[in-house]
Amino acid sequence: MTQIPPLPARPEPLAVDPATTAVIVIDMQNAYASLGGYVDLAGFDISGAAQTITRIAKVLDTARASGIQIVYLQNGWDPDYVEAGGPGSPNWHKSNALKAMRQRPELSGKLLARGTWDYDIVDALKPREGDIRVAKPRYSAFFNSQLDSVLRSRGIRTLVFVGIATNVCVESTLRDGFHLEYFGVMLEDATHQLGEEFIQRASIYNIEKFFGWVSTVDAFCDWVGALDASAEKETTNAL
Ligand SMILES: C/C(=C/NC(N)=O)C(=O)O
Repeated sequence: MTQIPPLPARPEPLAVDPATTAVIVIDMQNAYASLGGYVDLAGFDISGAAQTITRIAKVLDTARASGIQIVYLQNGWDPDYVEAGGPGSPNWHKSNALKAMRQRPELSGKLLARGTWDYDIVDALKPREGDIRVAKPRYSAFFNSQLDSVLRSRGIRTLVFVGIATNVCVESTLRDGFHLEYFGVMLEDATHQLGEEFIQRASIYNIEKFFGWVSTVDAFCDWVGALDASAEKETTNAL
């Protein structure tokens, strides 16, 4: 029987079974990762997004090749923004997308609405057959979404996080996952923050210290590669 080596991570290596693991891709939509998308229009620096996309592509290629489930989250609302909530919702007050549309009426209907370019996943990371897509209407992917049921029904216990933004939807979802008894691992170089660089370090500190584990793209891909190699060796020996 193949012994599964632990995934290299901080603060310590983590026992992970690839059969009960999913890669969780948070909001890799034009809104968050493309020039002309919502966060760019709202004045955030998204120059780091291109590198994040490349690294996520490597993680997804590796995961798909070895049969690890991929779950894409997509943030946004219906075209009439009913799901975004009205003035009675903190989301109406805090969402920079909703604020930008109120301040600049020419953007109205264009940001984070299903069916728009802004809502779409970036071209370089389009979901493939076998990947699962889940819509989310708030920062945490566990709120008012199908995520928990999609994961539980497949026996998923470990969530490997990539995506944007580290300090908003990635961290919110990893924290809620912790409270729902999921083991959360964030690949630090396949995520990107909204705000200054110290924000990324703050999230990494929080996750490493309190809510989960932190690893890297290379460590994850090498770990998957080693698993595949040892499974292959075992099959050859059994012949
Ligand atoms: C600020 C923001 C972050 N979203 C995310 N995907 O982290 C938003 O959706 O407004």
